[in-house]
Parts: sequence; C-alpha cells; structure tokens
Amino acid sequence: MIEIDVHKELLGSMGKMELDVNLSIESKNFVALSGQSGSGKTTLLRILAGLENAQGKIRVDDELWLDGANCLAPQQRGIGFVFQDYALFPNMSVLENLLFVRKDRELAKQLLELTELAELASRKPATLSGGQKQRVSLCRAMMNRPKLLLMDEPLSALDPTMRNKLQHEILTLHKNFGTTTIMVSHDPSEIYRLSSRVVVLSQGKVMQDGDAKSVLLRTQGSQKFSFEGELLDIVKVDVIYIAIIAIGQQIVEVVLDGGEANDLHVGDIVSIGTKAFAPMIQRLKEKS
Ligand SMILES: Nc1ncnc2c1ncn2[C@@H]1O[C@H](COP(=O)(O)OP(=O)(O)OP(=O)(O)O)[C@@H](O)[C@H]1O
Repeated sequence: MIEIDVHKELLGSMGKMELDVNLSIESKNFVALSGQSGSGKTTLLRILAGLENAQGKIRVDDELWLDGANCLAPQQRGIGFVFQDYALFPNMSVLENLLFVRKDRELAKQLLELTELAELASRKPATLSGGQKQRVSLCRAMMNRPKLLLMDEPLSALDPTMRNKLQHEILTLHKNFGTTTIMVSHDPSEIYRLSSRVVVLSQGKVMQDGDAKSVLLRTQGSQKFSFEGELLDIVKVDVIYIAIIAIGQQIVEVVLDGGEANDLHVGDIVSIGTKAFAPMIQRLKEKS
C-alpha cells in the first residue's frame, strides 16, 4: 500500500498554486494520472521519486519515504522512473545502460528478450528508433525491480502503432514484476487499456478518482455514444448544411438543419452523439 499525503506551494501560470494530494494506492495497481497542463502531475511524480521536496508524508508498505523534514534519498526508494525523453546514457550501449543500474546480467537478458531488444544489446542509443529507446528506458527502470514504477508520458513521442506495442509491453512488465505503477497519460484509449484507476488533477488537487470507465466515459442518459470535437467549417450544399468536425485525429461530416447551422460557429467545441440512428449535435463551449 502506498499512502501519499503531500503539499507543496507551486508557481502556477496564474500565480501561486497549492499542490495538495492525498491518495492511497493498493500494491500492484496501475494508476493513470491525468489532468491539464500545469496541474501538477510531473511535480507529484518527482516528489514520489524524491527528486523534489515537499511537506507531508509518503509511506510505502512499512517504509517512510517522506515524513515532515525526513526524506529518504531517491536511490533508497526502490523506484523506476521513465521519462518522455528517454534519458539514456548516450556513451553506453543498451546493455550497459541496464547494467549501470544493477549488475544483474540475467535480469538484463530477460528484460531485453521480453521487449524484443536482445539483438540490439550492443548498440548505442543514438542508433535506435524512438520506440526502441523508450523500450530501453523501460527495461532500465525495471532493473532494480521497483516497488513503484513512475512514468511521465512515456509514449507521447511515439506513433500510434509503436504506442500500441509498447502499451502491451508496459502491461506485461507491470504484471510480471508485480510493480505498482503510476503513469501520466492524456490518451483515453491508453488509459482505458492499461489502468485500473484514473486520478485526474486540476490546479494541484485531485478532481476525479475512479475506474477508467467512470472517469472517461462521456455518454449520458439515453445517448448511445458521444464524441467531443472542434467545429472546423459549415458548408452549404444545395438546401442542407454540413458541419466539418475534427475529433482527435479524424475529421467527420454531420448534416445540420438551418437552425443548427445558424446557431453554431466555426471554432465551437461541440459534442456529437446519437440516439438510435439520428446524430445529435450540441455546442459544449462557445468559441471564445
Ligand atoms: N519546484 C517548483 N517550484 C514552484 N513551482 C513549480 C515547481 N515545479 C513546477 N512548478 C510549477 O507548478 C506547475 C505544475 O507543473 P507540473 O510540471 O507539475 O505540471 P504538469 O501537470 O506535469 O504539466 P504538463 O502536462 O504540461 O507536463 C507549473 O505551473 C510549474 O511552473
């Protein structure tokens, strides 16, 4: 069990902001940490890793990592940290990067095989692709068999196919090693696939905390589904209007009646939902 009760005054974009987080996390859980930019996600991970000071308490099983002024050094905490930018040692080979953490060749071999990196063991990071580098940093983080694995948007620089592959590898390592994992992510499908719990921060506070379905699902009432998107254009074709809407990486067209076309403006954030077969479109936020 990880018990976190930490406070720290931060300098947010709108002035002072209090990071104030109180969470209990069951061992072996996979927690996704989400929230807008500047909400305090990275700072919370850094406090857990011991890379940043804070007031309060962190207890991991029977160890106190933080207790008022007493702070356990990062290297004594049994954590693994995976950063967005890989943070590998450029002058060391893949294998040397792993052995730097712990001289356990057996474990390094096992990790490299699990992540299909065995062939690349003697290569330097500069000769690897982004996905391969991130796998190496994941393996390196597992080398000290961490109690707590912290990952700060580890897959955000990768293309969707590579993300998908690494999501499976992350889950395999998380399960095989019995780690408790906290991963910062903004990607709903990634969060849904990987996590058993989602914590959403806003302005340094926990705003939502629950399973992925209850936190992420946007459908309400009798709607069969709904997506949020940005209205890019309204095009008149003969007597009908067509809304062009960007949803994530996709663009869709929805037929509007004259009233809807008059009411909506390019730049509005809208939701597209359907009851039975008729799509409904509603403005969520007017263009500012
Ligand atoms: N040591 C610090 N002292 C004071 N303020 C800090 C410190 N570290 C970060 N901040 C501020 O705290 C706020 C939260 O930063 P943080 O990096 O934790 O946000 P985040 O949720 O990870 O954002 P992003 O998604 O953009 O990475 C920011 O406004 C940042 O400038």
